[in-house]
Amino acid sequence: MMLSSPMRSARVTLIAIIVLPAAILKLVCSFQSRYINLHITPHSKRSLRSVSININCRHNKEDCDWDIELQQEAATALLPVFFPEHTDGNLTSIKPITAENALKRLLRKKYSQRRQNNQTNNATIDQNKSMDESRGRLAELILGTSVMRLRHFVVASASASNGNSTFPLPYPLNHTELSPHFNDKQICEFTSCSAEEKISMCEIMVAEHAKYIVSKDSTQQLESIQSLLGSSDDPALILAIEHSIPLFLASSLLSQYGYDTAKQLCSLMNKPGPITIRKNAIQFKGTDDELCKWLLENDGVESLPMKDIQNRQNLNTCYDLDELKRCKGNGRVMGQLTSPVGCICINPPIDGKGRKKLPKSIWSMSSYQKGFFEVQDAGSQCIVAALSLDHPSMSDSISILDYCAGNGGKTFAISSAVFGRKIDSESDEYGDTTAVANIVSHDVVDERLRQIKGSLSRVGFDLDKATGIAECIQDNLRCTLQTADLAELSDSDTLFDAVLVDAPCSSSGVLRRRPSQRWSMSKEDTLQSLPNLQLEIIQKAASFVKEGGVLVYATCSLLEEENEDVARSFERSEVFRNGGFVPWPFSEDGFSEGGTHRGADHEITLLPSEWNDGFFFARYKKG
Ligand SMILES: C[S@@+](CC[C@H](N)C(=O)[O-])C[C@H]1O[C@@H](n2cnc3c(N)ncnc32)[C@H](O)[C@@H]1O
Repeated sequence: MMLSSPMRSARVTLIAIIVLPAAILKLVCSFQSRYINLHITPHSKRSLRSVSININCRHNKEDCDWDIELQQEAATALLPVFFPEHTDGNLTSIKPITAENALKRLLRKKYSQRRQNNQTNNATIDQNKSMDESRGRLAELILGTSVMRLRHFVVASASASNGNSTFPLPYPLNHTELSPHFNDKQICEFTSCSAEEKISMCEIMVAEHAKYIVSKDSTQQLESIQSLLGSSDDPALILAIEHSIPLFLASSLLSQYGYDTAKQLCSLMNKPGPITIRKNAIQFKGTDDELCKWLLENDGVESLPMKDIQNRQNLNTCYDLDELKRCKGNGRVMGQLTSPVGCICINPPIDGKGRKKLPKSIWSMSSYQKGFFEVQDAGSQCIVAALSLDHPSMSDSISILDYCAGNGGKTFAISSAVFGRKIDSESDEYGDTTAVANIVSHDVVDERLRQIKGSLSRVGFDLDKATGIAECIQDNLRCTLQTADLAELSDSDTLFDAVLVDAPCSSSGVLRRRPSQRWSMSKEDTLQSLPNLQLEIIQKAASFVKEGGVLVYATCSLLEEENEDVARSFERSEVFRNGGFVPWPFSEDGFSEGGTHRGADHEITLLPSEWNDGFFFARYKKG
């Protein structure tokens, strides 16, 4: 049975919950910020809407001299990422490794060499220090080159296109992606190029990336793209190459949001995202300001509640607004929504200052270890706020189902929200609490539900191992939290006051957090298979909503096929009509005013910006 050895499973869970995400965040953070300084200069003091961003390398306070050795190491590590080995000529059997894995592999090798050197006392402190420094630079070279592979390939092949050389096309780009402009170029698929051609292509692309990150004006490099594309007037192809995103994604964003917004969205996909935390009301009883003070005094980290930033400056950072103050081309930005309580921005880039580097990893902060907060994007927090658990129509005792709980990001936001509610009930004559909140987390992947259990005690719950039910009692509220598979959910006949469907999706709104994701997206999956699955999931989840209850459908996608189209299909379905569901407008509880350009007041597309990632959510009431 899966839980036969508690020690072993606790260790596995610990690794899965703390070590792996921490390692990935560390990689992503170092990719994002360790050696790169973003200087953001507002063009006008009152608005950050138009900004200049210079990317400089901080090495020796001068432009980086990306030493050849690091570049070669990066190119070798990228070889299996760009040109995976194949044995049977069947392309579908090829499983390339991700850039993140390539980086981990290389670092593991380097650190094991270092351990050996240390053991034989050969390594000096300086050597160890430079090794730590090169770790960040390798991360930037490997992850950055991987993310920018389309652009760098085009620049590299354009600059060498006068000769007779052949360019191997890095996986998973293909000729149809680039045609017709590349048809007459000497490009070979990765299956038919020589090993020398492949490694030399990796080296050129890594060198392009090194140039790209130190260039004061990275648009200069685009001249070579333009020369290659010649007279192309295909804006989708230009967007795709300039920002290095799959062509189908560029085309969809373009047709759904228009050129200006699509360009902003694509550009944000290649820049660091904000670090945002959510106060955990179970473990930290003070206000948001008090938590910020605590963070500064105890962890040396500056922060500001998002609502204060919202009051101080315009959060509509990058989009043109129409006369109704909505983003042109559909969608909203953070400034147009009420910031959730507990949403705190770490090192906020305000008053013209750029975002600072964290003095230490967020996971090692004492406040994190005490469970005072979780790392959670502001948009993700808005989704939980959309459940409106504080709404007068919700009774003091409440039950909530997190139907696609994953490893519990929103489950724990829900548990914090229930302790933040204003409840009228008091303890009864025996001192027992009278209000109850029952939270159930469901997911198809058992491992994710196990990860939730591993986080319970830091968040503030006591897990009864015999029943599998976790409990937290504070003041006049008893909150239980348990996980359930579909059979357990269906057997229990329990219905819920609130059901959240945080559906699996393309992640197109959060691509800057996942360096490799863009190259594993397929058009077919994104625009057909996922929407079918999403509709199936929301229909199933709807069957667990109580009369008078709320249902929220959410994705971290920017694409209408996964968002509005799924919402419309659900609204046309028998489950919707027979279940007595109706759209529940956001204007009704002050969450947000007005509808989107596509007209529906019960749905919000939150566009990615300097302050938040991109999400969609729609909400319904039953009966
Ligand atoms: C976007 S992630 C959820 C993230 C999570 N809510 C959080 O905040 O961290 C989507 C989740 O849906 C789960 N999923 C996929 N298919 C599902 C299904 N048919 N029923 C329930 N969950 C499903 C996936 O395993 C994945 O964990």
